[in-house]
Amino acid sequence: MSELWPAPRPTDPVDRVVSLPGSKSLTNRALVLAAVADGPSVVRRPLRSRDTLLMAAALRSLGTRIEDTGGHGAGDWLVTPAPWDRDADVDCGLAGTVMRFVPPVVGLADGTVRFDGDPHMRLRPIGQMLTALETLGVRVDDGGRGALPFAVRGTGSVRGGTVTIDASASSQFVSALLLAGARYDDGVDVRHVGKPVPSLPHIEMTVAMLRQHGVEVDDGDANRWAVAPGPVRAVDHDIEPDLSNAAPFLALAAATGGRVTVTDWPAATTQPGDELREILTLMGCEVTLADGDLTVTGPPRLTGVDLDLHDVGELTPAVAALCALADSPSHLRGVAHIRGHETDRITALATELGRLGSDITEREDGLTIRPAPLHGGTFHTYADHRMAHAGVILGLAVDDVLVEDVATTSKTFPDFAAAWSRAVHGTPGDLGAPATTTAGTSP
Ligand SMILES: O=C(O)C1=C[C@@H](OP(=O)(O)O)[C@@H](O)[C@H](O)C1
Ligand SMILES: C=C(OP(=O)(O)O)C(=O)O
Repeated sequence: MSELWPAPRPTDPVDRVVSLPGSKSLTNRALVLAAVADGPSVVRRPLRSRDTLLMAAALRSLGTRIEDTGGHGAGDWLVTPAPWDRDADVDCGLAGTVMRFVPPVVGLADGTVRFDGDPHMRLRPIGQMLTALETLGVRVDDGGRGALPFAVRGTGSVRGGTVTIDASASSQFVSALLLAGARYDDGVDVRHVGKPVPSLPHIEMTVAMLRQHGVEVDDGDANRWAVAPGPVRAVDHDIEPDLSNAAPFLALAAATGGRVTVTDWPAATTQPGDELREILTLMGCEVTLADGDLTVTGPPRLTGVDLDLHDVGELTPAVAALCALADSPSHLRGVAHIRGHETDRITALATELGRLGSDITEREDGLTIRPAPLHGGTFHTYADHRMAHAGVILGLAVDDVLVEDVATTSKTFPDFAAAWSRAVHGTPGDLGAPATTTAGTSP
């Protein structure tokens, strides 16, 4: 059994200012686009966590140079494209962005690239995307499994063209094809058929970043995205803080009736975490965004919510934990696809919240959560960073919650446990500084 971590519980309502590390989704898109661009570019304030280090390692193994520049504390990344002229092995870990974003660009390499990852990664959906790649002219060897491990045999160029795909399992299938498409001979024209594509803001993020790189994208019709062939201009990116990882920190205010300010909250963003402003307002919090500071003040009692989280599925674990603390019922809907995330998050949340006393019902596409007295115990995390977030949120209001393997948060957040302890207990530091002191820089 992995280590059990006693989730810190504050004695009083908190009053904190926190600065968060960069966005996983923005960092990994910036790295891929920089690697296929027509010159060197800088990724400023990148997230340095397991998912982004795996992405950097994958691109380096192909030949791309990614160097620390020393800018902004831990260092910006200078990315210099180079010919991909070798065989390589890519470790996807448990990163959906690595498993989905790298194979389509690897079709452009001159060499065989083998992909594998953590045990659970072999269960996460990828088959439809591999089939789409074959349609576009990329040779894939997956032994008929439609899953990891597989190899992409790059020939230096990809024909591209029109492809139909069922992307209802993951928006990342679409993002992945679009990120590579400009470098395909005929570009790419992706048409989705099937149940609705989840996480549309993440596709909008992909389209917005492609346009920043001078790539022409037509997204005028629903369920269709067309990328024109052409160069990907080198562009420097400033990475925004990870707004989905803001969820537990804002929940700290919501669950304790306290106040938390997250600094550098973008005025406009494609990150789905921005939806937390609306969700927390519905739960009874006061939410203000002024001069780049997002401040959430928690209510005396949280209100349950009826929410379709289809577009923002990655917020479900944190929202479900808050719902378990609310004094009226909640219905979380539209997230069948999160059964294919780091773990089956619907079953995992029903099991673990239920274990600590929550009156929770699992449905095919979501959860129903009714008020019930909660108690301490072990909260299993299934190697899922966001399950750990759910566990620590519960621990804000319930004594003796033991979070299993809190280190799994390193997927998208370096040193989460230390940052969380500082935020809960108010010890000055670079995260979770008391409101009277200046927040530090992101790690
Ligand atoms: O493109 C991305 O960066 C992401 C897309 C979403 O994936 P799904 O569409 O598979 O939910 C999201 O949940 C994931 O955390 C990040
Ligand atoms: C679903 C997630 O990650 P991934 O990028 O591995 O799909 C997530 O971070 O919630």
